[in-house]
Amino acid sequence: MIEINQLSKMYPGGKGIKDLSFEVKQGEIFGFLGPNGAGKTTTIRILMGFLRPDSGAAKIRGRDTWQERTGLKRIIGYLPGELHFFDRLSAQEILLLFIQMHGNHSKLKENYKKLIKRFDLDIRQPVWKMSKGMKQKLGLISAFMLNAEILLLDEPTSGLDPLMQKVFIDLVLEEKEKGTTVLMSSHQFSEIEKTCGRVGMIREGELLTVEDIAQLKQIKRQTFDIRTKNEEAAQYLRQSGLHILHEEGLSFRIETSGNLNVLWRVLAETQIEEFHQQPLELEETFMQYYH
Ligand SMILES: Nc1ncnc2c1ncn2[C@@H]1O[C@H](COP(=O)(O)OP(=O)(O)OP(=O)(O)O)[C@@H](O)[C@H]1O
Repeated sequence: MIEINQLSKMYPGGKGIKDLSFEVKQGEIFGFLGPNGAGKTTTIRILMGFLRPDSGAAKIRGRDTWQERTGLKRIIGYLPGELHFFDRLSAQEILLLFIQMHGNHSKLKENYKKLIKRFDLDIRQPVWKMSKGMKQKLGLISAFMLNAEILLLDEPTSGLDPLMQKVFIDLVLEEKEKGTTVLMSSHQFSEIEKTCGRVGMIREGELLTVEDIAQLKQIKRQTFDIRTKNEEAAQYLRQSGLHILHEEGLSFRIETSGNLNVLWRVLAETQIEEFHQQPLELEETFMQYYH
């Protein structure tokens, strides 16, 4: 659905993106992670047809994002990284204007009403009186209300409180159900983990890796806290071949990497009082790319 092929765009200062290639399949939720200044916004702006690449190509549904920028905007819901709305208009006026621009369909009005409820946005306020989070909600509502085939979201939860972050995650998961293709940049590992199928890591304008989240979860080290019932069981556990990170009395912290067979065998054969799986630290995996 989205194809980026050897895409480069250099700004006069020598920064930008270099030889970027990746693909987002139809119906996929793709995360775009990377430190500040990595090139995420530049890539998204090229996809929106706001910037012309120096070389390479970006295509959406096989159509060049620069040559066909006007037509493509009809099928894209876009949330910019920096929001600029007309200051004097209220949220309601802005959203109704967007609806008019998109053909005034009754379905859009229905969506808009549902979304303002879910984001709990006071639509009477003029933009100049709005907080950062309120403007972000307005931006998200304008992107989500269009029933677009594709959503391009640049740091969608920036400025949102945790409750609203949850609303956002639920909305993305609903879009996934509908088959919408989503590309979103983020600094929030947790929202990427909860929503995305794959994630691309970018740094200094170059793509470092594309990872499959489900696969990452499988191969990732996992830690478990186990308390045995008695010393005999503890002794069994010590000799089981499991990798013990830490022990104190009858309590153990165990680490496994991928294959859980030994752990399950030991658990079945030993008397265990308590068993607790630590949450997966996917963030750690991603963090290594930031250095
Ligand atoms: N108009 C411009 N002129 C010159 N340099 C620019 C321009 N826009 C962006 N850059 C530079 O290009 C690089 C990539 O910027 P970009 O905004 O794409 O990064 P980003 O990954 O979206 O960052 P962030 O996470 O901070 O939003 C940065 O070094 C930035 O300073």
